[in-house]
Amino acid sequence: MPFGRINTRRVGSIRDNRIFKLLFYIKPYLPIIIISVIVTFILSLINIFVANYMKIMTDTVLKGNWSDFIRTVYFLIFIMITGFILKYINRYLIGRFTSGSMCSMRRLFINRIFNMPVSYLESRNTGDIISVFTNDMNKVQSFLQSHLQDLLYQPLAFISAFVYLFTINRPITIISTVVLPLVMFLTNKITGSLEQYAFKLQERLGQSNSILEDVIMGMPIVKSFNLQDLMYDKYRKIIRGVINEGINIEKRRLLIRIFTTVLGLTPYLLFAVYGGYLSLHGYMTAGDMIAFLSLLEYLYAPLTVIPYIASDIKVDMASFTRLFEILDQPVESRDGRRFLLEPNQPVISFNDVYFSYDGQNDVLKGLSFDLPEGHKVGLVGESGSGKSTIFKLICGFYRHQKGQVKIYGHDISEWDIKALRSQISLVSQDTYLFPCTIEENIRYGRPDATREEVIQAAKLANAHDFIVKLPQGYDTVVGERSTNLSGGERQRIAIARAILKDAPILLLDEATSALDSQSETLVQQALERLMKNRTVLMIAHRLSTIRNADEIFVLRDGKIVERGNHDELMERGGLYRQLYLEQFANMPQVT
Ligand SMILES: Nc1ncnc2c1ncn2[C@@H]1O[C@H](COP(=O)(O)OP(=O)(O)OP(=O)(O)O)[C@@H](O)[C@H]1O
Repeated sequence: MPFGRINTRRVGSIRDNRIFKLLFYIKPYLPIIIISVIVTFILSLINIFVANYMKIMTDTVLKGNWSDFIRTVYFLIFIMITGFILKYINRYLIGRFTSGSMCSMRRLFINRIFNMPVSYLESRNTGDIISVFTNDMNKVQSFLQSHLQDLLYQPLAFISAFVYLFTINRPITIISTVVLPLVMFLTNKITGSLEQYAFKLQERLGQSNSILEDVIMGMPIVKSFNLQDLMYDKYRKIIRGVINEGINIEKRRLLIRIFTTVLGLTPYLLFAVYGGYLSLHGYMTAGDMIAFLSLLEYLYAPLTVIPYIASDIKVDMASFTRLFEILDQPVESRDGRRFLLEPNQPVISFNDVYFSYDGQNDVLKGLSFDLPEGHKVGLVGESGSGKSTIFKLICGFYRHQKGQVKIYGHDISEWDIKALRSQISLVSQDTYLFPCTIEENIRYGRPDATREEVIQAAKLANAHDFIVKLPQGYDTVVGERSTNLSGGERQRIAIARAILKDAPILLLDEATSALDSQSETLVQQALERLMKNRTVLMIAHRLSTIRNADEIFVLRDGKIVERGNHDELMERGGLYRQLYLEQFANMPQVT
């Protein structure tokens, strides 16, 4: 496939020229567009032929040469039919080129998103990324569909008309094109700020997408807090911005239209005066006059079309910038290797690790610990102390700035990122289920698993019983955010997925949302089965859940300030004991 062969890393050398860069991405389809441009050029030559035969026809009729006249008519019909066929072939070629190229671009975009570091995606607004994929991609499509073709064809059409007219009458041709430098100069002036407006317009479209996404995702909050008016106001302001930028663009387009209309008439006026004079004095035949008049249009059309194309391309360029901003992001490296755990090696080890999200404020400050095989360690600490950040480093979502994060004794940078993640099951507190059947959702743990294996995993996760009671059982499609399932049920499906994956390392971010006691018992049982024979790092919000952990790390401000098992930490009387007592102060029944 064309996409598979594209090596985007080589694009850097032509980084500054966005059109060349785009062409590079779609280079497998370029032969089609080149053929199409050749066909278009032939079509423009046909126009010249038609004008030429009109001239001959007029001259032969005036001379009374009937047989030459009939022969010319036959030629004319033949050429016109050829032009007609070529026109349709050309449309087909452009259609193929555009749809093939867009398919390629879209695949490339999605592939980029899949292979991008999580750190980049977390830093971008989802709505804006979707807007690049939709709105900006549409601009790329219109560029490929018509602007690119025009960009290649119009200069050719102009040159061919110019050359032909020049052979007929040099002075008139030159006089007719005196306006050209003025057209170029004014076009450049008027379109100067278009790209800037177009960029702002696309940015605002991205923002409006984001608001829409926020509103849909957070509808229960929006409604319960009666935020409809506030959100609507926010959206209106952004849309007003979209309209303003759109008006700015259209104003400039209108200016272009006015000046091209005025300037476009100039060649005709000049020709009418000077051509009339030449004709009256016998320097030009009537046929020449007709050929000239019909060909002037081809000389004039590029002059009027080029400013439009220039303005459209400026608008497209803003979208190219936004698109390449994403396509140029470095992807996760796949240069590393897969490693096996050697005897006496810790499964996970952090050695004096420092990490910050913004490159300034350290979130982890010299963190060190080893996790031997099969150990179950609880991570506790106040909100923002860095617990989830540890998970993100282990999964290779972010890279630490100092120290070493090792899995099976090898630094994360040595690992092939896919191989690394195949060793880890991440069960996070916000259980995301994909909008497909329950069976598929579980099977995402191991895509080649059989239905029996899926069912077995669901049984171990205490999910089977509630699944079979659903109207379509395992074939039930869960809602986009699985609103048709309870919190406990969603968690058990996520646990079944992790059981099926059967990875040796389990990172468990315990759900903070309270479940009823029956559901909690089912989830707890499922988790215990999942944890069996695995090395587990578990973020615990309810400290009762890690009482039996081999060790507990107490984090404060990015550092481990206490470690030991529950009894040892309680006895020490430090932060853990304080957190524990605080948590249970008002719940004497939970000890
Ligand atoms: N993607 C991010 N970009 C910038 N800062 C972040 C990001 N994620 C977390 N942080 C910051 O890093 C710090 C540690 O966050 P982290 O999520 O690791 O804490 P936590 O201990 O897991 O908190 P909680 O118990 O509330 O989930 C916090 O100050 C947080 O604001």
